[in-house]
Amino acid sequence: MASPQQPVIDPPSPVDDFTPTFYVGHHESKRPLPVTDFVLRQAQDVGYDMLTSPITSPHFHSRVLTLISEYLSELSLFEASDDAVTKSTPPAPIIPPLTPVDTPLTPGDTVSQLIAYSSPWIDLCSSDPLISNISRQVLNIEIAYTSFCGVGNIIIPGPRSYSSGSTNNDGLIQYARAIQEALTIGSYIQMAIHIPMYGNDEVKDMTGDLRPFARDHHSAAKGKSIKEIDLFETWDAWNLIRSVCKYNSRLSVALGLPRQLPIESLQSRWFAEPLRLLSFTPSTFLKNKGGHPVLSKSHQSLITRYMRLKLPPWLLLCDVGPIPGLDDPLHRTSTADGFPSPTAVADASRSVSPTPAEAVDLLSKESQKPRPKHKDPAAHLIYMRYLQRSQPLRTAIEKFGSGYQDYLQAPLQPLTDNLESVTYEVFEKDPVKYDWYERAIAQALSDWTEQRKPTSSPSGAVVIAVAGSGRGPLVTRALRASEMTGVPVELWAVEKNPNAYVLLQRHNEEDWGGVVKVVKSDMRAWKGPLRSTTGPIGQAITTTSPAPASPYGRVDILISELLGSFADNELSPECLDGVQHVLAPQFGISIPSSYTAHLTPVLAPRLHADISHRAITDNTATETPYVVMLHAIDYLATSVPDHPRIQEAWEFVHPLPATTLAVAEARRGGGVSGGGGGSMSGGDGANEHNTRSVRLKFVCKDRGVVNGLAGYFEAVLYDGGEAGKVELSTRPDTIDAKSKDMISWFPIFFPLKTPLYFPDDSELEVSIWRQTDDRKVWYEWLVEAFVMVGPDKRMRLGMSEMGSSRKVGCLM
Ligand SMILES: C[S@@+](CC[C@H](N)C(=O)[O-])C[C@H]1O[C@@H](n2cnc3c(N)ncnc32)[C@H](O)[C@@H]1O
Repeated sequence: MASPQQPVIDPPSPVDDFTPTFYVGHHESKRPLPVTDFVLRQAQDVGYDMLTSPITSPHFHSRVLTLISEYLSELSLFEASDDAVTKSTPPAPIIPPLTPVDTPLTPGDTVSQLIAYSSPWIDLCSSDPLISNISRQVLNIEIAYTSFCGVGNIIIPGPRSYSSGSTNNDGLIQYARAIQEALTIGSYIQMAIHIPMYGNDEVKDMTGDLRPFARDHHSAAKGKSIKEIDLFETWDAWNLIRSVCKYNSRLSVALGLPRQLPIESLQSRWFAEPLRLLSFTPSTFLKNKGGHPVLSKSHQSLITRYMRLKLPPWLLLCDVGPIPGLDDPLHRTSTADGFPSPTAVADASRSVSPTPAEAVDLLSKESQKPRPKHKDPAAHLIYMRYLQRSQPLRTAIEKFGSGYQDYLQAPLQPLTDNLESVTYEVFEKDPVKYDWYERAIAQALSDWTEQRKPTSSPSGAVVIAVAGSGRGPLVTRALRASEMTGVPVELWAVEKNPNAYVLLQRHNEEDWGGVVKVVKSDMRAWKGPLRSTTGPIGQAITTTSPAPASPYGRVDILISELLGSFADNELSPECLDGVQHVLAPQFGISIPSSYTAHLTPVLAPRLHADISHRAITDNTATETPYVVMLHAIDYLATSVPDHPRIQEAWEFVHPLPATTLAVAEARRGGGVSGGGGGSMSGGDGANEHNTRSVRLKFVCKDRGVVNGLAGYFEAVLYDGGEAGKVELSTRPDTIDAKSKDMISWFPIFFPLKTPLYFPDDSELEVSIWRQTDDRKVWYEWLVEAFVMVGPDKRMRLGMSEMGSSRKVGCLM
């Protein structure tokens, strides 16, 4: 059964006028003027949407420096005196409150277009307790005042050291703790940590930097050795910070984009994180033939991809020059909304980015020569606006899913709930599913005739039952398949939803010429076609079935669509077992004939944050498998580069061997071979044949965090032998080959209560069970992380808690 909580889609407009809005901001590391109303208007006239503002002034900065140097001289006097032996060191100084000259910020109308930028000259990671203490005080004063002024967003420069290895990440932990504290000080403000995508661009020659003030014996990284770039190091640092901050929803990333983009796996990793801003410096840009700043092709695709996030990040142009018109009123030429000439935005002749060595060379050359004045001081902004206009239109799937990315939906109780008409309407919009069913039915009917199989109707028509007909689309398709193939059919529509039953009868009168037998029943209680009034549609070709002993006949083709996002999670196996008694014993077939569930571990920080938040008021939140259109996630295991490695968990095949059903029947009610808790999960063991379990190994090259398991399904509707299979798939790696553009199902997400961290080159073992107690079906799941410690030896690093959906299990 498809997910009936999917969005009800408005009819598509003839022209898709959607283009993602680019909110572009301007940041200057050394903004010379306070951001007044006038400055803001000037920036907006040129085409900027927002400006950053420092929170404190150079006056405050020098006040802090003076405080430190006074304290240090006091300390050296103290250390030289006799007191040093008897008394303890004087406590660190406290920064006195801000005065008007200490800050350019003030509450007012302008703050809504401002992003506060906290002081980059502090060092929260410093191993000198004095420096880290003062740095924390500066940050806290700035956060508190920004929050007081009503500014909604603040950018905090990332940690000054990123060492993620075992050598020294002391500073990082201090940084993370300071951010956690800051979140409690500004309790409404959104904080973005400014972090490079990879590497660490050391801030060079920052006047008044606190870092060099760290006293020698505290300074751990003197004479830092040159080390290889660890691509995932900055992500690792971010992961540490947000973990200490318990995935706080007000904490996000301002991601610094480098000139040379990293491997795709790192780009995907950041895509999954809460990106509030993407920042660009002049060095991110290339120059085209005309000398205009442009972005490489790979940057352009990255922006297109990132701007399709549910909450597209804002774009921050850093140090690209002053706001035109402010420094030089005569220079106010173009605004960014004007259309630039083609030469201005033509791609750079070398669309490939330079190698790191070339980039270093380029950068050093660029830094040596005096920076030329841009022809147009708004050139970078103009280019961004041009990119905005040239964004590709959304695909059909993007349009369908718009607004539903990463939106968690509670699971269904398909047997106890009756769907609304509007929900059926959503399924019926699927452009693929019904066509594929029609193909499968047509192929099955043709094969039936070709193979001269006997039918179960007195007239010789092939007897078809649509079990769970809903509003009848599969009935319509079965009639069409009969017409197309010329194979006569006798058609039964069985539905338990009394409201849908009304519509089925109406359709029969108005659209199907009254040829369909409509039955209101739970399929498991249906006894089969009542042999009296039904006549065939079209002409009979074979009539070899013996007259049934009972008044009820049999069904040749049983059609159903009871699949959930994880195939069997809405109890298709239990329903189809329950109706199998109506199927012709030797030749009867089921469409679908089989289905499989598939899994892969994923990083999904946004989902984790959302679920943790729900868990405050709902104690089943972390134990619920959710239906969700997964979007901002990262696949942790890949097979061929950049393709998710998704593995099959288990399969269900229909019809079951008669012996299996006979054993189940015998066990029901505590009969012979089971009963009385014979099954591990309770019950009589009558549904034991529908339990499953599997343990799957996933090799992960890059370190990461597992937040849960993404689940998909595949189904074989009909296997036509040489003619091929008619299949459905929701797996991202096979959907295009099997059922491209199918939209009826979103994936399922099995959450982990506590994220599980693992290092590079780990193995994740995923265990999952389908459990039943004859009244309910539920899942249990667990992830273990291992690293290889020798050629044949691996060590368990940790494991998740066992997830179990027993409390929210599906009632049979
Ligand atoms: C996903 S809907 C499919 C509806 C329709 N066949 C389609 O493809 O659009 C599944 C339908 O099966 C019905 N259903 C589920 N379990 C059933 C049962 N045990 N007996 C009869 N109908 C059932 C539901 O009420 C629902 O109408």
